[in-house]
Amino acid sequence: MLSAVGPPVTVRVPAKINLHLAVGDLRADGYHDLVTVFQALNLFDEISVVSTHPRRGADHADGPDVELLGDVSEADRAAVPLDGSNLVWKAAVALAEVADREPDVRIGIRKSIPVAGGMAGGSADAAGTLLALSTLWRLDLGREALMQVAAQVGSDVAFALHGGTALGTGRGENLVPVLSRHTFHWVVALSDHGLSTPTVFGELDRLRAAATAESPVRRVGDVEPVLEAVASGEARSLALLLGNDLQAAAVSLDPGLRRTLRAGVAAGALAGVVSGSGPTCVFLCADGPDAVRVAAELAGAGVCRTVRVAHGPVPGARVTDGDPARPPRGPGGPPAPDPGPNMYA
Ligand SMILES: C[C@](O)(CO)[C@H](O)COP(=O)(O)OP(=O)(O)OC[C@H]1O[C@@H](n2ccc(N)nc2=O)[C@H](O)[C@@H]1O
Ligand SMILES: Nc1ncnc2c1ncn2[C@@H]1O[C@H](COP(=O)(O)OP(=O)(O)OP(=O)(O)O)[C@@H](O)[C@H]1O
Repeated sequence: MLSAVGPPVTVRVPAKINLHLAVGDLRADGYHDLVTVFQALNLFDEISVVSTHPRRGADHADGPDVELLGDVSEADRAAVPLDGSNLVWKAAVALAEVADREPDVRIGIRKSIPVAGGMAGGSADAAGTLLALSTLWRLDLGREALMQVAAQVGSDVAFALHGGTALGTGRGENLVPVLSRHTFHWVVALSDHGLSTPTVFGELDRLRAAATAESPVRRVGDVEPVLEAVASGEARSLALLLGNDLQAAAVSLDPGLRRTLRAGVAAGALAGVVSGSGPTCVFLCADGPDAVRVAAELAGAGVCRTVRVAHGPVPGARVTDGDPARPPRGPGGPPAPDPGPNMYA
């Protein structure tokens, strides 16, 4: 392991859910056009970056060192690659190219967002890396340029920078902020296994190709009422409108999700939906105390690995420590861990 030079920069970055996910037909480039409403929840991964100067030899010059930090489960250790297929590596290499420098850094990932859970954990880590490195390297890229690098790394990366609630189109990378002054309360049901995003999109294509007039694959409705419900802050209105075209595909690959979705509503949630490509299911609750009650009952129902209570919207990626432009924390410094300015909300 190479020795670190200088203090680390740490960024905290949220998971996302899709309140509405309309999937179009397969495009020539292998992607599907989406119309989606993202919401960032207070379930965070943390990314720390540190320089590993002096420059490494040519054999190391192609990428950063990547490590997992904290208590890492066996499953996460097996599932999260530490090589060029990790999205943080891709993000570091993409940003280094733009900045015309070597990605001579060590990137630590502290995971709380479920791996392969449909909550864009890898994309969140990539977004965290982009913000952390642009801070470490004191790049003055501007929001648009960083968003462009994000979109190049993955469809969900731009939203993890942005946070809040946003309407996503294209592959999901074209974002427009959605007015949402109200907090929604969620119960998140985590599965003990993941689902592969391309496999779920492929399953939807297969189901649609096999559909008949008698047994069509239903599509979600228009997005406008969802935006109105978000703006109104009325959980009961939003609950009627939650929808995800990938849900049928996720349930087809993992039929146990049907039980999970039923159990959440039986436990008192207003509605439940598969998050993104699944298998995580999210349940909208009337308020915070209700979410705690639903979570306790769902945890006892034996239909998922674990449950979390969460709320949204929350801001996107934020520097929490080590910003050279801000005074250090600790004795003499500011008392509380101020999450710092959110450049992207
Ligand atoms: C399902 C969602 O989470 C909804 O927000 C996202 O669309 C997934 O975004 P992501 O994980 O960042 O996906 P990417 O890494 O860009 O793409 C992974 C794979 O998912 C499929 N994919 C992804 C996004 C999209 N709009 N259409 C697709 O068909 C493609 O097979 C692609 O090769
Ligand atoms: N930093 C990372 N964290 C987790 N998985 C990663 C990371 N980088 C690459 N991967 C790989 O990507 C796969 C999907 O990971 P991720 O946790 O982002 O899925 P997801 O939440 O379902 O994604 P999305 O919601 O964007 O479709 C993992 O199985 C793993 O092999």
